[in-house]
Amino acid sequence: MDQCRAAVRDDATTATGEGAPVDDQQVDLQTAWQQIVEDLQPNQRAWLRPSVPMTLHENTAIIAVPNDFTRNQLEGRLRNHIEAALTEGFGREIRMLVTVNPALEDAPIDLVDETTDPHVALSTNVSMADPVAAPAAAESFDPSAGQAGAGERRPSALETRLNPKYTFETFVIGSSNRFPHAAAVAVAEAPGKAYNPLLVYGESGLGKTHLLHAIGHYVRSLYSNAKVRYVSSEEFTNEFINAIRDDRQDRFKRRYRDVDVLLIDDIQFLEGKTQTQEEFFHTFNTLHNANKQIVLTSDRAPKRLEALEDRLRNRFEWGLITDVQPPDLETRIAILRKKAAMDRLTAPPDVLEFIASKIQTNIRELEGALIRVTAFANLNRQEVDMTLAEIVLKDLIPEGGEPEITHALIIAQTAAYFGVSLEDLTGPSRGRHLVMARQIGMYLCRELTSMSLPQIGREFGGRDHTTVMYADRKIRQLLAERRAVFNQVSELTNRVKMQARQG
Ligand SMILES: Nc1ncnc2c1ncn2[C@@H]1O[C@H](COP(=O)(O)OP(=O)(O)OP(=O)(O)O)[C@@H](O)[C@H]1O
Repeated sequence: MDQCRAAVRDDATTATGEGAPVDDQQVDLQTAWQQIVEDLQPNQRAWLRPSVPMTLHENTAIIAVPNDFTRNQLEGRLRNHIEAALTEGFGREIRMLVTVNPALEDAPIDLVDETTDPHVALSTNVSMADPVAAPAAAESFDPSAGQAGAGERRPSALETRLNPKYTFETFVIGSSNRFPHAAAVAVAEAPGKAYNPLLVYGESGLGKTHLLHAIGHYVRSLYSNAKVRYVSSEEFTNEFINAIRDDRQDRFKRRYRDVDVLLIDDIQFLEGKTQTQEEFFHTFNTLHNANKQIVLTSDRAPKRLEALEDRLRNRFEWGLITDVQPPDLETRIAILRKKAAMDRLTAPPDVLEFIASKIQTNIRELEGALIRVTAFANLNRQEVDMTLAEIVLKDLIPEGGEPEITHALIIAQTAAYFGVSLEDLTGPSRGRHLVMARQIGMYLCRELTSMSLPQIGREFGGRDHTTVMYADRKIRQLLAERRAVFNQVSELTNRVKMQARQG
């Protein structure tokens, strides 16, 4: 249970309390649940394995199980034990609610999966009135109304899906991002009034998603009843396709047109998708006509989104277009300092400067390098110093620049390294060895490529982006806790890079 508690506490320190978005709580619950299952007797564990922690809503953890038998076991002799463990883990009293979802009989359970979508989850046999099932309808929203009164109803956290760590407070401002940051703040303070749309573009790992989420948090803190929706354009596309398939276009339209602030990440994925572009065009017009705020991010300037319809590109140019640049050295050092302080990582200033001097173009890699250095020191019970940092970074940054690394290379090398087939690595099987190999492969795709979470999920057998998010977070955590995992990840990273250099 100690590990469970640590996992929960780590995240709780950065969560935003009452309004904490469910994405993160969901991952916490997943971590806590895995630990609870691990701690059980082997015979109890066996039939609890297909259970899935769906969501934590206030003080109720909703657990889905495949059949009545498992539910009876959970609700019977295990209830006290589990509720005590959850209560200890989350530091507050947690009740368990068990729901039966027969689809889980053969669903993969290694990670948070599509089935954790709260809307899907709660359509099963929840046996008591459930507050999550009917999120509060947002009231009308008026930016000019200003600060919300205490105790007013917030829109459902389920609906916003914002990462609690991506706020303006945690965003370091430098010359590379001063302007997009200021524009983002202006838009959040006066949605639909300052610049509409706001479009932020720039290369991978430079903070576009962070800014988008920060806008969402800030709007929600200023206007308690604002409806904020964050979505990647890939998710938008997938939902649109599903809506057509299920003949639920009306619901889809309402979902995206009935919001006050729409935050759309990575619009470059709309390129070439004519029907989705058409739908998005109408969504855009409806929102814009109603003075609702639209914020977009892209990996390129709109004029370079060649496979996007002219009329959409033209709409994007109505508002403000601004770019994020790679940060200068001072900003990189400041980002590392902030990250170290937030995650309570100890590293002396010369080491932070050294890391910042070595990794120049991607903030995600910059953070990854700091985590690797501190994890290595932790595992070896050594102080973080320059010698140690040089050893770790030598592996991370090969002489002669970075070779191009593809997901195909990572998947092939991961399969070979763990001695499993490509089919198994990307397939549904959830043996322990396979799950770990798969999670490490996903983590490396996140670290070494600029692929988005949904893209990685797709390459690993069509898994949901939350599965990739969970894997990434879990491996980061294990890197600092388990020497075997650290060694495996380091060796595999070297192999992938060596192979990439050899072409
Ligand atoms: N200015 C900043 N201050 C603090 N952290 C930052 C800053 N910019 C980026 N980061 C961090 O770097 C990581 C990558 O940022 P983010 O995911 O927002 O990049 P992105 O531009 O959206 O990349 P991609 O296009 O690959 O999705 C995140 O952990 C984010 O918190």
